[in-house]
Amino acid sequence: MGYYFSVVRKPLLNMLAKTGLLVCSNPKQIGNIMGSIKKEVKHTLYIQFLSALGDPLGNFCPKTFNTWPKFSPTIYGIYSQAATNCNDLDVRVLLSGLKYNIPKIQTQKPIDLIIFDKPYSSSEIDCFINMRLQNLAKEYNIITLNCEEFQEEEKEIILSDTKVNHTVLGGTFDRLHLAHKLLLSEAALRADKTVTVGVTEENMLFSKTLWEFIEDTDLRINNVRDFLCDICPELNYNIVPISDPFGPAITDPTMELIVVSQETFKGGEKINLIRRERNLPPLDILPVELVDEPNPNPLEEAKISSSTTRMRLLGTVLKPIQKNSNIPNIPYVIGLTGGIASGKSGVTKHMQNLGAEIINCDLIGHECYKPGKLCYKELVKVFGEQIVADNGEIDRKVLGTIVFKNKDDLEKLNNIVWPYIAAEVQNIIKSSHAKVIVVEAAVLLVAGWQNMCHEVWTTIIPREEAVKRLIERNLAPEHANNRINAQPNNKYYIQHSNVVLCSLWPVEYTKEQVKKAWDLLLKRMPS
Ligand SMILES: CC(=O)SCCNC(=O)CCNC(=O)[C@H](O)C(C)(C)COP(=O)(O)OP(=O)(O)OC[C@H]1O[C@@H](n2cnc3c(N)ncnc32)[C@H](O)[C@@H]1OP(=O)(O)O
Repeated sequence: MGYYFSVVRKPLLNMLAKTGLLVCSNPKQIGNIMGSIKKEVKHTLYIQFLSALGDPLGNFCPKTFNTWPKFSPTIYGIYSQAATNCNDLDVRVLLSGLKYNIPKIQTQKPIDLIIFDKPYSSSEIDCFINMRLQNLAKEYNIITLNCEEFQEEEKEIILSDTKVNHTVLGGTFDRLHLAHKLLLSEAALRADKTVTVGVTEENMLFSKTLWEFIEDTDLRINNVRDFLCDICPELNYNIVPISDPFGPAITDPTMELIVVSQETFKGGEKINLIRRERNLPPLDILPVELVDEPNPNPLEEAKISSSTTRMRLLGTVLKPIQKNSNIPNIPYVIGLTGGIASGKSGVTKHMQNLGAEIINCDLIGHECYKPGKLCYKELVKVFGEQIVADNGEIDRKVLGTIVFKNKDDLEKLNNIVWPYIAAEVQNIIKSSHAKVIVVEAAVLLVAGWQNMCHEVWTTIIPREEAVKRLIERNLAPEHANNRINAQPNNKYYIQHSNVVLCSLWPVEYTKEQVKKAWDLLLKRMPS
């Protein structure tokens, strides 16, 4: 298999194109050319395919307006090849030209690179650009690939050739990926008039891996709409939030076909059961094959999934880092926070092994409880002799039971102890020679100590896992819950953190996340 680029016009000073359009005569070879295209296009790659017979450009609309579903396997093939070869590009296979006799290619984003997968004459290319492209950037490039004849075995996909007026599908659609696009494309390909999409609201997300990372419902709805309007603007789209697994699919008599993944086929059957009970016509169920994740690690799913995308965000910068001009550049201070039992100590251990100095605020705090220490007298004055143990020290277990069930008492304790801990932390930082210091503090954000840090990192775990871990540490369930309730929830931590880590999986995976976060940190730290 060989190819070369030719006919490059109006060169854009070697800049990567933001948006490319691949004019594709042979969808089977897309996998082979994606690698090269990826090097030329930064964000979005539209794909307009010509008739399988390779119509000349001037006549690109295939004469198959009555048999759109026949394009299903081709669309599946393109998205699954894109999954293997350029997962990070926003690939969009345009449907309008396949469904309707539309002379223009409309795209929401202006095209600044046109890629032809075989050579055409200059006049054919000029004619195509002038007659067909509606949203061309002011400056654009043209690339012609010259591929050797290549025929790949086509994966046999058996799909019904149903097409109807109104199709429906549902899902979370977090960080729209190629498998979502495939489902949405099927719904758009088979609908003559309307596509309804149910997008799950937050109440349906809690069982999902790292659900707190899932984009807001409005954003997911917008992304679905943006994609559908781009690939086939001729249809009506009804994109609605749903708070149960059925949404409008069990009430709307006009719906005729539901697109499901192989995994959600049962959900389609359940919808039909309910429709029958309500005397509504059942829906045709169209299952779409799952798209394989090209390089899953052992903890990731074999199919392309948003959970994998979310897991891969761990350790990366999620919230841009603002320069903190109140503190010197060196030592570089990471504030490590996170809920109770979320795995902060494990993370600090890994970071220490990688070269960071660790300041453990719990331990500094515990010093206050020894007789003779600065806060001791005040604490006994506020909470009474009941908190003093037989050895004269303050009994943290007793104090903890008091403060974690009463917000006012916790605030009183914090007001006494935090200034002492903060001063101690600053002293240690001042006299340190380390390049990176990790300040481990469970309630760093509540105390406002991000001011002392360059970055905030957080460890999270699901609430149930935190309760389980605390019970294993001999805490009664009631006390475990009181302690968790005394702290912000994971969403709050994520919103206010630059980097997030999660210790839900085997320790090796936490270690991998920390290593990834550390390597990225070294790259962005001021030298
Ligand atoms: C700003 C900071 O984060 S400083 C570090 C946290 N320390 C403080 O805030 C000082 C006040 N707290 C304390 O002195 C102690 O936690 C006590 C006396 C209340 C309880 O002592 P102990 O029973 O020994 O518990 P310990 O100190 O190990 O803390 C247990 C958990 O309570 C949580 N916790 C501690 N202080 C607080 C607080 N002020 N508010 C909410 N949760 C807290 C933490 O999650 C901690 O576990 P973690 O470090 O694994 O996340």
